[in-house]
Amino acid sequence: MAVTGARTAAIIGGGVIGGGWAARFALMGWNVRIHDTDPDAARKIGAVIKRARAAMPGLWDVALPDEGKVSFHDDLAETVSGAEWIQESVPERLDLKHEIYAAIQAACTETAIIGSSTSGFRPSELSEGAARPGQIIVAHPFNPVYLLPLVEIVTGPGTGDARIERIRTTLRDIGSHPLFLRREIDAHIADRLLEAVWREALWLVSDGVADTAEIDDAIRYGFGLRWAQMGLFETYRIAGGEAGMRQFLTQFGPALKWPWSKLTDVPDLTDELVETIASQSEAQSGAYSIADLERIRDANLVSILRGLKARDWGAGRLLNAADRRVGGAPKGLDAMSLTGPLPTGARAVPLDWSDHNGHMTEHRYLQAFGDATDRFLALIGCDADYIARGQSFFTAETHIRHLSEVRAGARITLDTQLLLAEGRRVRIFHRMWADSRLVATAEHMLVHVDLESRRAAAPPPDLRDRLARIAKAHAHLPQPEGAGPRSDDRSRAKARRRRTSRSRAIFRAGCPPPWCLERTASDGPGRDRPDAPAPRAAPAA
Ligand SMILES: NC(=O)C1=CN([C@@H]2O[C@H](COP(=O)(O)OP(=O)(O)OC[C@H]3O[C@@H](n4cnc5c(N)ncnc54)[C@H](O)[C@@H]3O)[C@@H](O)[C@H]2O)C=CC1
Ligand SMILES: C[N+](C)(C)CC(=O)CC(=O)[O-]
Repeated sequence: MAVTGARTAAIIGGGVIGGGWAARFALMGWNVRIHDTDPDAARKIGAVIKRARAAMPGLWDVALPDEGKVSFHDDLAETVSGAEWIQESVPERLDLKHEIYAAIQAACTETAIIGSSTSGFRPSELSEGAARPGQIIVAHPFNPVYLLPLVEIVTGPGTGDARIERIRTTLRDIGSHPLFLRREIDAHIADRLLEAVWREALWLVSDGVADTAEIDDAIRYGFGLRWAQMGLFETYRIAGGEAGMRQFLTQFGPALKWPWSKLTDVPDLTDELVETIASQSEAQSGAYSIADLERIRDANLVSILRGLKARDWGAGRLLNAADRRVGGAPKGLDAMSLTGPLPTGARAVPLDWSDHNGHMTEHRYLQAFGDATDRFLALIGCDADYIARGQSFFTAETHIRHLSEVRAGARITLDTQLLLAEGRRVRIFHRMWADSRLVATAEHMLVHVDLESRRAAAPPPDLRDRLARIAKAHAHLPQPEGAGPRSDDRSRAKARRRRTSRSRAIFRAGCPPPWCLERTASDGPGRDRPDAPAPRAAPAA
C-alpha cells in the first residue's frame, strides 16, 4: 500500500480539522490513512482535499513533492500500524479521546507521535490512564489546517527531548509552524485569546449593542487587518508613538481597570440569544453557502499570505523559509545537462492567479516566464550579486502564446532554450508545461546593460563563455514551434524595417529603440549614436 520512501500519517476523526490535516500531509507528499466512524467521511474529506489542492500548493514558489496516497480504513489498528504521526481529531470529549488513545496505543509503534487537535484539554488530562503517557501531546492547529501554519504544541514531562525534536522537524517538514508552550494551560495560548474576544462579542449581541455583521466589520475593517501581520504587542508598540511600549502602557494602562470588558463572565446561551445570533448571522452571510464561504476564505487567505510573502514578513517570512527547505539549493549550470532546454521553474498555480474565467490570468504568465528568465540569468551568472556590481539584462521584447488553459493548483514546469547569444543580445524561448501538456510559450529578447549609464553594454567574458556553452549545445535543438525567425532572417528583416521606420519608431513612448537593441559586438563603433537613449523596457531581474 505504501509508496516507497513516502512517510505515513494516520488521521483519527476526519471532520473539519482531521480533513484539513489529511490534506496538508497528503499535499506535502505523505501517505495518509484515515479512520472515521461516519460513513460519509470519504466524501467530506474529498471535498476538503479538493479545496486544499487549489489553494495550498500555490502558497509555495517551488514545487511540492508528489501528492501522497490517501486511504480510508474501518479498522483503527490497521490505520495507525506503522504510522509515524498519528493525529487524533475526534470531537472535544475527554472520555472519547481516552478510548481512542487506548486503541491507538495498542496498535501503533512506541516511536509514533500521537498528536491531539484538542482546542482546550491539557496533555496531563489527555494522557490520564494511558499506556505510554509521554507519547500523547497536544498539536492544536487552526482552521483551515492546510493554509494556516500555526500548530500549538503542548508536551508533558514524559515527552522527552528526542520526541520534541521530531515534533519540531516533522511539523516544519509539512510547512507548519510549531509553537511550543512553556507549560500546559487550559485552551493553550490562542484559544485563550480567542475565547476572550468571543465572549465579548457574545455580550455585545446579547446586550443589543451590535449585531453579528457590525462586530465582524469592527474586526475586518480594523484591528483584524493589523493582527494578520503584527499581532498585538508589536501593533501596540507602534501605537505608543516614538516612546513605544512604555508610553503605550502608561497611556492606556489605567483603562484596563475600567469596566471595558466582561472578562470571564459568559452570557447565558438562552434559546432567545441563540436565535438572535443565528438569524443575524443568516442575514449577514446567508447569501453564501458554507462551501462558498470556505472557497472565499481560502482565496482571501492565499492573497494575504502571498502578500506577506512578498514583504518577507510574519507568516510570509515563514513561508519563504519553507520554500527554501522544500526547494533546496538551486542547481548550478555545471550540474546540468545542456543537451536539452534548461529547467527554469516548477511550481503550482496560486489561487490568486486565477481570473473570472476560472483559469490562470494573462499577466501571471508573464510573472511565471519572468521568474524563469531570472532563473536562466542566474544560471549564466547574472544573479543578485552580479546586478549589485552594476550590470544586468533588460527585457526588450516579449512574445507570449497561450496554448491551453491551466487552473489554480495545477503544477507547472518551465524550461528554457537559448536561441541566440550575440553581442549584447540574448534571445530565449521558454515553454510552460502542465504535466506533459504544453500550455504556453514565451520568447524574450534581452539586452545586457550597464546599470550606471543605463545603456547596452557587452557582457563580461565569463558570462559570454557560459552563454556560448549553452548556445553551442542548444544549436543542435530544433527551432521551437512558435519561435520567431532565426537570427539571420531576423537581422535581415530588422534591417529592412530599420531603413523604413527608424525615425518613427525610436521615440515612441515606452518602445525600446530597435537600433539600440540590434547592435552587436560586430556592429563596430561606426554605428554608435551619441544621442542614443537608454533602453526603456522593464528590468528582467
Ligand atoms: N473546528 C475547529 O475550528 C477546530 C477544532 N479543533 C479540535 O479538533 C477536534 C475535532 O474537531 P472538528 O474537526 O471541528 O469536529 P468534527 O465534528 O468536524 O469532526 C469530528 C470527526 O470525528 C469523527 N468521529 C467521531 N467519533 C469517532 C470515533 N470514535 N472514531 C473515529 N472518528 C470519530 C466524526 O465522524 C467526525 O468526522 C476537536 O478536538 C476540536 O476541539 C481544533 C482547532 C479548530
Ligand atoms: C473555536 N475553536 C476553539 C474550536 C477554535 C480553535 O480551536 C482554533 C481555530 O481554528 O480558531
